[in-house]
Amino acid sequence: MNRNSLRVNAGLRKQEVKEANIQVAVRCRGINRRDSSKRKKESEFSVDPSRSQIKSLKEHGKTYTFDRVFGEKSTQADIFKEIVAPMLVEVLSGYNCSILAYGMTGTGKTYTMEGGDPSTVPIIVNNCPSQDAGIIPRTLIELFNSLSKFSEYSVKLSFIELYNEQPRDLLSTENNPEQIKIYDDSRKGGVVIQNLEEVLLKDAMHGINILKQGSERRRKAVTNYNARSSRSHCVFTITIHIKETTTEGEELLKVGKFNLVDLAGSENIGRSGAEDGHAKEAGSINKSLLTLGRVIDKLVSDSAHVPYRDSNLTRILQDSLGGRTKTCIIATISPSRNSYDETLSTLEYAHRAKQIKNKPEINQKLTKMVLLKEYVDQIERLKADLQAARERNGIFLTPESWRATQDEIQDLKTQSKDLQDNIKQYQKEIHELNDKIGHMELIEISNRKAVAEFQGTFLSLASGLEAAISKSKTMDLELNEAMHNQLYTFSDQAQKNLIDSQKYIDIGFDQLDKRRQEIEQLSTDQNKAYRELYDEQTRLFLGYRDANLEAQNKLNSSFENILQGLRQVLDNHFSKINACHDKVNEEMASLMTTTQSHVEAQDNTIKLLQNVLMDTITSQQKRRELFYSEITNKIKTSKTIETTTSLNREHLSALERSYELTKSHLTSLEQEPNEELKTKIESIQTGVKSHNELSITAANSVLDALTSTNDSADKTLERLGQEHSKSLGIFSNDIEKMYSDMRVPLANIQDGLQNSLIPFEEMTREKANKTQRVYDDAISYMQKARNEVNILLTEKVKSEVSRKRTNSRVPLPISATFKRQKIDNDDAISDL
Ligand SMILES: Nc1ncnc2c1ncn2[C@@H]1O[C@H](COP(=O)(O)OP(=O)(O)OP(=O)(O)O)[C@@H](O)[C@H]1O
Repeated sequence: MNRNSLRVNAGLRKQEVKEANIQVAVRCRGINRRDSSKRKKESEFSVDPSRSQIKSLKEHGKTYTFDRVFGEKSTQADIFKEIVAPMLVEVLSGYNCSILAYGMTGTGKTYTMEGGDPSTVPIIVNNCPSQDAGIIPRTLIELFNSLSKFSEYSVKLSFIELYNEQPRDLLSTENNPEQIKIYDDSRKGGVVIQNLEEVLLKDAMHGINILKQGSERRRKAVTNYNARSSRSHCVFTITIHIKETTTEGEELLKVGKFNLVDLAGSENIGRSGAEDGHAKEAGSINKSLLTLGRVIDKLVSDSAHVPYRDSNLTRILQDSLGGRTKTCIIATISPSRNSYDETLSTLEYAHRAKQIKNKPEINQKLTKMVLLKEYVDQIERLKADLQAARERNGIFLTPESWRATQDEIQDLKTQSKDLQDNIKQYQKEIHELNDKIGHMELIEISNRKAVAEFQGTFLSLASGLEAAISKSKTMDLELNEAMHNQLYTFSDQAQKNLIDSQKYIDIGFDQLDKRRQEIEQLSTDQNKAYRELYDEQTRLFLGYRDANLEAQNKLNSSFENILQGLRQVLDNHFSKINACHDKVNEEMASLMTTTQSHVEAQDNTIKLLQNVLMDTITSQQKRRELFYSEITNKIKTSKTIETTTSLNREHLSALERSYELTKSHLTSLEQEPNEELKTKIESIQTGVKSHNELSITAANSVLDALTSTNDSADKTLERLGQEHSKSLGIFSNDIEKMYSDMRVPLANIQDGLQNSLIPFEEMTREKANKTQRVYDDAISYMQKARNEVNILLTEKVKSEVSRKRTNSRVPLPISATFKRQKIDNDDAISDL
């Protein structure tokens, strides 16, 4: 173990750098026993890891989008794989990286960074991280796995907590560890933590054990939300040195630093149940987190001054926020409905932090010489310290310690100047506030005065109002009484008016009845005249209709006669044509029979000839076979003779000769019947041919006869058609003539009808005008009568009202009853 001064951003060099936003991930744990014991199970946020979004389900709830969102199903391995492993690669390539866990108490910051409670859950199982192992143990295991490919490397770690703003070394085993000091390095820049122990790690397990021990030393307390609530911020720093050899053979040291920060809970003091000392704790936690919030705000708003110095937490995290470190914030939230406000504030906080831009820079590689020089310097400093301690020669400080003290003094001076500036600023603000209070007091005095005045006015107004109310009540009573009296009088009057109007109406009705009777009489007369006219017209119409019907019937009967004649002519034509057709068919049938019998006779002759031919061939065959057997017998005999006696050989040759002769004779015989047959067939063929020719000639002559019959039938048909169209033309001419003959008498009938209608129309028109005039008279008379009734009624009412008004003490408006009565009267008149 090595007591050292840890430079939070040591070893950086100037280089071209790109800005990069801080990465922000949100982890929402599942409901646990503490949430469910409060029966606050349902969440008011919807967590959507696939879209990296969290949405408040309250009305007008906001949706927050982050770089990554982990839901309750996300495991420790998921967080490591997606967030930590890529950052570890960056650390190994020479970057400084930080991961900060932020959230209210009990939401899983320590669980995420370290894992489950090591006293109950093992961190390592079978040399592998357990399911509950958090970021730090997983990082250590993965780091040593990755480093195994390098020949030389070193891994150091430090572990500090900030409790009530005070830094404390969690690796120190001493009872009274040397006070850790945090100061700004004015020469090299950055923040230095002095007297911090750094442990050189042998392997991952070594680191995990140190984590366990350090974690045990951490301040913890029971809160409403967490049985083992961490009450401090803590920073676990892993520093890695890797030796590299350049192509030129120079040995360089690559440095990377990984800060793993578990912040204290950002809870509300009252709700977390923190009391007494813990309330102070919570206040101090909140103070450093408030400063962290202010730092974030200033960074986001690009402010010139960022108040890193206002808390030790922000001083340590200075390089991770807006500095040259690659940073990721993991905001942890609870799904419990009870924690809605805290969750919302965490989300707001994290969302703001997302906008912070860092300028990550790779650390400068150290040469062996530089490193040696650093170690030599350190040894010299320690030697000098030892010497001074041995000699006990007053206060001895090595130049390095002196410089560190000077830096610290300088830092304190800067802090004191900052504080003085702050005090001045606060005094100015207090002064302004005092002015405002004085001003407010003046306003309050004037307000009080105004209130007193207002009260006076209000009281006098109230008493006046009360008097007015009692007066108005008396008036109301009087008025009511007068109204009742008035109402009764008016109602009597209205009754009287109604009776008068009824009388007038009765008179009007009598007169109207009279007029109605007159009109009815008129209408009866008119109806009678109409009836007479109608009867006369009906009679005329019937006469014309009968005459017309007669003419129509005549026309129809002549039409019928013509059609009858035409039908007869056509029937004659068709019977003639049918007879012709029958004759042709008959002749065709007889021709067919004749031809059939000819063909049958021919067939018989051919069959006969064939039989004769077959008989001849068979007899010929028999004769030849007979002849052959005879010859064969003769040859046999002659051969027998030849073998018995050579003397007979000559006879034999003679026989042979005779055989030859016979043979030629036979051949001639054979040819002879063929010739005969041929001649016979030829003669038969000639006979058949001549017979056929004869038949064809006969058929042709029959066909010719038939064709000529057909032609004559066609001619007859044509003639008949011509005759038919001729008779049709005559017929249509007759009809046309008949129509032209009829046209004049028809026109005369129409004219007669027209002429008879004219006087009738005139008479009707006259009668209609007369009726109209009678109606107009009646209506004007009724109008006049109604107006008269109206005037009479109005005058009567008016005179009654004016008489009433002059008689009554208080002028009153026409009562509602009277108004209604008047409306009823008007309606009755208008109905009339
Ligand atoms: N994702 C999780 N899965 C399982 N258990 C969890 C998870 N997150 C938290 N827990 C459990 O919830 C309890 C509280 O978690 P933890 O101590 O990590 O909260 P915290 O945010 O660090 O609280 P505090 O700020 O008070 O220290 C612990 O018992 C822890 O094991």
